[in-house]
Amino acid sequence: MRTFPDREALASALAEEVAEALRNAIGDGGEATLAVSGGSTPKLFFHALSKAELDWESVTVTLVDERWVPDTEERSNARLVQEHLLWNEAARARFVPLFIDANSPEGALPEVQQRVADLSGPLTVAVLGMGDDGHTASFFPGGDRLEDAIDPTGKALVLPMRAKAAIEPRITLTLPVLLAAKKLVLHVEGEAKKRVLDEALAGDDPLQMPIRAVIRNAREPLEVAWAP
Ligand SMILES: O=C(O)[C@H](O)[C@@H](O)[C@H](O)[C@H](O)COP(=O)(O)O
Repeated sequence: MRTFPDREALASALAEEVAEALRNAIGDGGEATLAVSGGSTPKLFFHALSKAELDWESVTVTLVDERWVPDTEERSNARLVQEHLLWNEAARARFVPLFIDANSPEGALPEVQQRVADLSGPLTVAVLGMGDDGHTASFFPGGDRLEDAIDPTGKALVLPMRAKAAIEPRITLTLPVLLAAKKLVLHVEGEAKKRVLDEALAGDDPLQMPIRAVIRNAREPLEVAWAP
């Protein structure tokens, strides 16, 4: 775990690293893909990253997970990304949302799955957040599709997820898609989440604390960026 003195320092260091990974991928193959999380933690990071100088036209931005609400709603992760990341330099990036105008994520699954399949190759970068219950992406304890979503050998790219703590139905990239990212980072802030992470590291059951599925299956030790 890398500890930063404050959230601003974390945001600018993480933005610079992510920008560098995107630049490298663009240099190698001409394209880069970035999957980001919703929630409250990423805003400062988004602001810093939006100012990074790179060939944003070659970057596709998508989400690690989405709440099943249109982007006119405050809780939409797409809205968060549009308002906080896709401006300044990053306004030139292409955005691939996980929400489509359908009644349920279950009904939309084939179309969203196709969108994700159409992204070129593995994700260049995925930035995860974590909730106080040890969820990450939409891998919620008690989620109806949790076991499938965190199956490291699963074939699905995206899955719907319903859980009490999730409020709305959700759709999420699956564990194998996240693990395949060339750079995978967990961005967490505050003492409470540090304790949650310690608890996750001290135990085994990923159904209880799904962040464990990422920690245990990551190809390299999971990069964690933390600030108080
Ligand atoms: O849509 C979401 O809610 C997420 O992508 C989710 O997995 C998030 O990263 C954590 O819940 C942390 O959220 P906070 O940053 O708000 O604590």
